[in-house]
Amino acid sequence: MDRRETGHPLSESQEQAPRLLTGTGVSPGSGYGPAYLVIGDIPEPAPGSRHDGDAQAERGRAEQALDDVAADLESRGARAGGEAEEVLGAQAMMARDPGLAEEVGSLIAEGVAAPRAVFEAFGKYRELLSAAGGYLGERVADLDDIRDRAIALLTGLPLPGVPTSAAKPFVLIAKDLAPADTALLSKDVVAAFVTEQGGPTSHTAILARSMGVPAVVGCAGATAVAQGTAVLVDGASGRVRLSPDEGEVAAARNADEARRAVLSAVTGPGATADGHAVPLLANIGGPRDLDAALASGAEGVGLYRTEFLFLDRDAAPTPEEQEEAYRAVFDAFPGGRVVVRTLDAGADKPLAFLPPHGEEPNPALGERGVRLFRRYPDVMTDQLGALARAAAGTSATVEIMAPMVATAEEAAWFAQACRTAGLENAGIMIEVPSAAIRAADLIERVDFFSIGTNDLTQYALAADRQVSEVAELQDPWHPAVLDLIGMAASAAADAGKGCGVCGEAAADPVLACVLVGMGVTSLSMAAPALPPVRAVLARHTREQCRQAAAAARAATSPAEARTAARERLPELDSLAL
Ligand SMILES: C=C(OP(=O)(O)O)C(=O)O
Ligand SMILES: [Mg+2]
Repeated sequence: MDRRETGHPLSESQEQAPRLLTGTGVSPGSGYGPAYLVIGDIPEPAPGSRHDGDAQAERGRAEQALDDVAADLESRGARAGGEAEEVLGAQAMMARDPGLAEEVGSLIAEGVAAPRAVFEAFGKYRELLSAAGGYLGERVADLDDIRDRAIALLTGLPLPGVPTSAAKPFVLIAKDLAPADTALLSKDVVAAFVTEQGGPTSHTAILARSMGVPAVVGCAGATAVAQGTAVLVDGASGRVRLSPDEGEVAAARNADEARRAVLSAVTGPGATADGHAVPLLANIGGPRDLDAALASGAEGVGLYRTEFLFLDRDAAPTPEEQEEAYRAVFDAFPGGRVVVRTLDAGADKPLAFLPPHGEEPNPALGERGVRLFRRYPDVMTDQLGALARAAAGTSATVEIMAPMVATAEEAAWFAQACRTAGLENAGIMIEVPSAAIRAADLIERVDFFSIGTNDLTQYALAADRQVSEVAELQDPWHPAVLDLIGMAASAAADAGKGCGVCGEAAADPVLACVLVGMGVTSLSMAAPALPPVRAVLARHTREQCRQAAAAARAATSPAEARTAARERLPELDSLAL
């Protein structure tokens, strides 16, 4: 919900706030708009809190808050239409319930402060609903949401949840964002993302890049920014400027446009300056990303993250629903290549209906990816079956790959499962160090590799990609990661098979040259990253890429590797990269 829509006051003064915050820029470009802070749980108002004695005024405040909540739910419902309108309408009715208002009123008459009165009155209703169980029991979450919204309005806290519409795009600020929070967002709503946590490979970063929205992560102090403050975000340098003057905003816009113009001047299939083809493919989360992929000249899809179809649901999508989504993607690239990744659930992408066996102290090292896929054979059969049916009627070359493969046995098992389902091209992601080190064993069992540098970096450096405190270690430029990539690419080349990269490393134009220099055969990335990567490859020869790769691997730190590679790629400056 957008508080500007309810006419509620936006912010307290922030004269003491710093004007500049810095974090890690993870999605280039500049974004400008009013801050919209998202917070997680609304804290419980202190037990025993009392109002100042004017019970009538306090009651009026409480009623107004409940009314604002209901009106907002109704107006959002009317904008969304369909099932959402019904659901939000039912929630608005709960907020307008006269019995509830009565309960709040009598608590206030006893001296209880409005936020606490709302909390306690909702508590009684909550118990009744929970005890009723079944459908009514399931409405408890809706009731909690109304309660939290009303308490937020009464206490001046930002509202929970992420708004999905706005009169003017805002800068979304949060501690961190879950994929489900952001799945419905679009560029029309969000001018930029700023999160306090997360590193360059967190899902906020991935999502921002795929939307082409500037983003800064790991930005200390971001959630202390007052709601509604004007914010200018530079998604390349990581600078977040608060209340910038007009000149700063105009300069940022001009620089952004100039950069875009230089980069989009190079078009056509990916290739080095001496004509060595490097197909440039798009990473997508589903059919809704296709327009951006096609507009950026993607030659196909190098990573279709199918788990996005499964997120935020109570059960897996039906085989028919899956088939339709897969077909839409295949049909968008007639004669092209589409690499589909089977469900990558677990760890940072948990699915309620596919839980791991037990409590996991380290979910990134637990049952995720192909490990979880094996535990749920019905889910696997449905997905591979839907893929095979969708692939049967398309001219696209469909390739299927499994995430998180660690052993030759898993690689063989997956290839066999694909063949049984009638899918011919079966590959694996290389994102676990064991798979890279023993790549020669694994490539014998499959048709191709695709390197997931996000997880490969996480596991090589033992640095959880969700933990911002170790974000510095989460750097794919680390020579140890480059060595692992080199091992996988060489093993694939020796076997005469393809080895792409679909992790975020491919989206870094300088690193893209290094990857090509190590023998990587295709690069897949979020659509907005394609023009800069295409431009930089087109200006350098394969030999220059090889030299950049050798220099980077000879370095002893990520910073040295970057500098060494840049020195061998002379055209970077002319591209403003
Ligand atoms: C592409 C990858 O997969 P994801 O980011 O979805 O885990 C990766 O790990 O590099
Ligand atoms: Mg991965």
